[in-house]
Amino acid sequence: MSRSVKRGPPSTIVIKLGTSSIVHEETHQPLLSILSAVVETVISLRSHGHKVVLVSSGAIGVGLRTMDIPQRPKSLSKKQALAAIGQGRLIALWDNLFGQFDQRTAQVLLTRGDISDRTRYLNAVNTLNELLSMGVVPIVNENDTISVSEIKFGDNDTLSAITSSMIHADYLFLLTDVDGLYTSNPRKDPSAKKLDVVISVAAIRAQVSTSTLGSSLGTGGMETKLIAAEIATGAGVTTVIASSKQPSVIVDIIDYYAALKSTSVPTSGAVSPTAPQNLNQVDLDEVAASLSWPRPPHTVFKPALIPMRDLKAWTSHTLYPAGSVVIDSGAHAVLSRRESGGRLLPAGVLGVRGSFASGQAVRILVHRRTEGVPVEAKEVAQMPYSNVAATTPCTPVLEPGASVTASVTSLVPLSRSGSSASLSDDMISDSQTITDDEIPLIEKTDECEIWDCVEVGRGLANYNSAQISRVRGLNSARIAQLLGYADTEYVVENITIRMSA
Ligand SMILES: Nc1ncnc2c1ncn2[C@@H]1O[C@H](COP(=O)(O)OP(=O)(O)O)[C@@H](O)[C@H]1O
Ligand SMILES: N[C@@H](CCC(=O)OP(=O)(O)O)C(=O)O
Repeated sequence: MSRSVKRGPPSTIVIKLGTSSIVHEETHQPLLSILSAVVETVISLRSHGHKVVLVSSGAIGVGLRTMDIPQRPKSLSKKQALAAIGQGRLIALWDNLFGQFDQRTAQVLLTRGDISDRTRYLNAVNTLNELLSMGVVPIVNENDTISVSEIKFGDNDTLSAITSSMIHADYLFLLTDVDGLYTSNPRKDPSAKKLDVVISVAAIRAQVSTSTLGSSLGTGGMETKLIAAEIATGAGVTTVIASSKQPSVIVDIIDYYAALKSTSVPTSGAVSPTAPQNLNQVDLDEVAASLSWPRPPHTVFKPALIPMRDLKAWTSHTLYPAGSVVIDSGAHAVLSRRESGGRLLPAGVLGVRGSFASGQAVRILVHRRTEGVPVEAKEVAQMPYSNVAATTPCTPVLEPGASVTASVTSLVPLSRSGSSASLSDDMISDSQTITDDEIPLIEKTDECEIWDCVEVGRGLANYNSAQISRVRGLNSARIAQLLGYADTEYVVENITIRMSA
């Protein structure tokens, strides 16, 4: 942007660069011009006082080139081996490029399993913050070598969103081979239109198709970017999808929003000290019209006005749930209200699934009637969680002794139709059989009704699975009678309910 710029306050910025921007899709040679331009952009941002974290994919891509293997293998162990081979070279490449500007870097490799433990999570947060205050650029990737589905982020879009939530970043930039979110895949549909501003990911889902993937190297295509945007904006992080072909667009975008924020409070042309800090408070269309600057190409996702508390964000997005608590629709309605405080009383519990200990994370499943609509087609909820979208047919009525198979599709994205046909081999589908004990006891009402259980949120269990099963459906006064103690009247706390579920 070639105008005199009144810069905004220093920000914390997470930049995620996908494989398609790091290595050539066919030759797997490193895209040095992009990498160098990213480094120059990071140096420029640092010189403006910003703190920057880089989330870099590309370990497997670099490994493919090192071993002269033409295609990304299907087997997990081969991919893990290639990541181990490529990661060293990848970090050496980054360190070399940053070294030209005397910029120090640090390698941070994470798995979801690592940060599922609250203490280890806080250690990772402290390390990242310490690195940033030392003026170092942390370069984050998933520790692919040891990641299996239970402890995997699954894709670096999600990892970057969780990283930005961990360090309370102001911005998350998802740099990729397209310059924003389109109504459908612009590689396949020439009539696809770019969206400039997204206020709510849940609200725009019906307007966009993300079911087709991009390059043969990327993981998840646009769907995982939407999930990442939902996680990051929920944590108060302004999220941007922009093209990696011109990384300096990041500087333009940050300056652009600093100008919009300062313009949004009319104070006879001066930057107001009371200019809004959260982009959510700015009517972008109105203010942009009054600003004569050209809009840099990108899609912005506005951050939540009231960000999720750190503990809730951790519970919702970081923890791998050990089991599930099935609730009725009345309890779901109560939990959807802010006044509920995200706490569940036993009266609304229909049953539990899986074995979990007190203190572990659990899925909250709501049990509801689908009125004859096939479950698989209707209810593939697009959860803002990176690794599980669960929909469980419970047809028609659950009784003790019945056997039910819960189909739990791991590693979203799922296409809107629920079909996994277009998904890459990374999106593994597991099946998990629920035993008799785990089936919620539900009154038999109508043989023709079809029931399903849909994940609507996550929380932390205050009692173990057997205990919650014993007190299900009862007044909380019965907890002490039945369990011999009652630390709390709530069976699950810190519940985050997805409002669009
Ligand atoms: N609605 C959409 N808008 C934009 N891109 C889309 C859309 N649906 C699918 N895509 C595809 O997503 C790709 C980007 O995802 P991906 O290949 O995983 O990139 P990365 O490696 O950068 O993470 C684009 O190249 C595009 O083909
Ligand atoms: N951790 C993997 C990248 C996984 C991933 O999400 O890739 P991408 O979709 O290209 O960002 C690697 O370094 O190869």
